[in-house]
Amino acid sequence: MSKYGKEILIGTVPVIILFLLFIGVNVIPLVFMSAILATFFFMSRARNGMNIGSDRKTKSKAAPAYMTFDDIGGQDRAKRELTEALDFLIRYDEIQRLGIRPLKGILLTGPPGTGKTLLAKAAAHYTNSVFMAASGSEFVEMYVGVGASRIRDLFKEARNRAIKENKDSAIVFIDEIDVIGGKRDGGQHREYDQTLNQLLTEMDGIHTSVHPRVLIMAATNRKEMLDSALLRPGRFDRHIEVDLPDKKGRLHILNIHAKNKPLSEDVSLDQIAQETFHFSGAQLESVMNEAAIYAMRDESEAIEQKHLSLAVDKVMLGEKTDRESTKEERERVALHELGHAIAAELVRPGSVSQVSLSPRGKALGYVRHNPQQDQYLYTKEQIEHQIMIALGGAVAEEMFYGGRSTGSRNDFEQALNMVRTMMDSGLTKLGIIDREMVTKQELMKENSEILDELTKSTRELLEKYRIVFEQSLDILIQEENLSGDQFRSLLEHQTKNMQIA
Ligand SMILES: Nc1ncnc2c1ncn2[C@@H]1O[C@H](COP(=O)(O)OP(=O)(O)OP(=O)(O)O)[C@@H](O)[C@H]1O
Ligand SMILES: [Zn+2]
Repeated sequence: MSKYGKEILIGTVPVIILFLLFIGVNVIPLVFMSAILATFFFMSRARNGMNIGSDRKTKSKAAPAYMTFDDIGGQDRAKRELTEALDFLIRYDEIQRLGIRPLKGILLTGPPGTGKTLLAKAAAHYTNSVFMAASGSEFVEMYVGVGASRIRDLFKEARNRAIKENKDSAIVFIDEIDVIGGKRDGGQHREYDQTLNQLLTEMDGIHTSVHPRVLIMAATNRKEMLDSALLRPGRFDRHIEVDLPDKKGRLHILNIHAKNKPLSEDVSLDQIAQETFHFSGAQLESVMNEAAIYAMRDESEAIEQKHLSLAVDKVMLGEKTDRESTKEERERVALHELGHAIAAELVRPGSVSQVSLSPRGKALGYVRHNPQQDQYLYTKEQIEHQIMIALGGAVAEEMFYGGRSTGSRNDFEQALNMVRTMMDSGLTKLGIIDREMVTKQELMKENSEILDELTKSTRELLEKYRIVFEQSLDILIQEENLSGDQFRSLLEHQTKNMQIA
């Protein structure tokens, strides 16, 4: 029977009863029957109402109130390690039977924007726990004692909420734990100390057999800063590294954030995953979002590949700025960038995809490199090449102006980082060392020897291509951009000339 059929039927029942009463019929059995019918009607209506409610829930799936592990791209290893740890929380009776010390704290470490918060939320869903979050930075600039009582309240509220919502456990998540849990070095951070002490007290006081159980999760991107008191067994004794995603992970994350967006048929997210080497999950989310904004500006129906490419540039280099610069400045920037580009192309042929003079973010110009493969091991030679590419800008300025400018700060920072990597990996004359084993002077000496040597080789290399600088400069100043292929043909032409000569 249709819903309306039922309604009409039930609606007519009182009318019929009144009519029968009027003509003097015994209506008691009828009243009974109609009561039963009415109950049936209201029950089915209530059930329908519930259905409508849950329909609405499925429709708004784009933004669920909870987070599952499937909503997190890549991070397969972290997810596996985390679920393994969480199973300890779920299979509590078994753990207790075997006398295993229950888990109290899980520490997630890794660079910003890699999904640590998402993992903590998913953990709460996975274990059917209530989720409470706080961030270490909230505790900065708090009056003495406030931080500690805030920690106490956090745990109290977690327990209360778990009881109220009838859950077995609560997960308390503290982001940026290093702010409160930094190494305690002599009284400087008195107030943080109290906050940290309170946190330690709470952790020690978690009687894991008391209902509701509490699990603490914390995140940091500076694990080495943490006070060892936090890392002791029985505190944060499970550490899970959350790394930048590899290509497969990046593709997965892009797909997750593409779900609610119209993509044109020409879009290859695989290509974008390839181009976004070293991007975090948060940056990839940003790429998808910015691409949608570019599509809207273009009034296009769907996101196209060109929108995604623009978005990658924007997230990587910042928004295009229309900063005006003088002719001299532009020339210097152009030569500087060409220095990077020529060095790059000579040590890693085919690697330059664009040289540009349009200012973006803080940079006045930039070189775009072709996507690299994910790589976790580097040879000494590869690092040296990388350093030469970084030095190329400053070397070019020296070649054409006899001196450098402030434009090489970032480049030098990169170069220094790479020298440090070489030293730590035993790839220098110092051999296999621990930083403690050598004096600062020895380190500095080796550092400058490496950099001087590589600056010299870069200079020798670039000098041979002076003419390419001059030819490319004209194009760059006029057109603002030089494509990788354009640039390569100028370079190849010069290489041939040198071979003939
Ligand atoms: N693995 C991922 N899958 C899907 N989205 C991700 C992933 N990682 C990050 N994101 C996106 O980036 C945003 C920020 O991630 P999240 O806050 O979890 O990073 P985090 O590691 O906690 O960063 P921080 O250390 O800066 O707090 C998320 O809301 C999400 O949109
Ligand atoms: Zn530079």
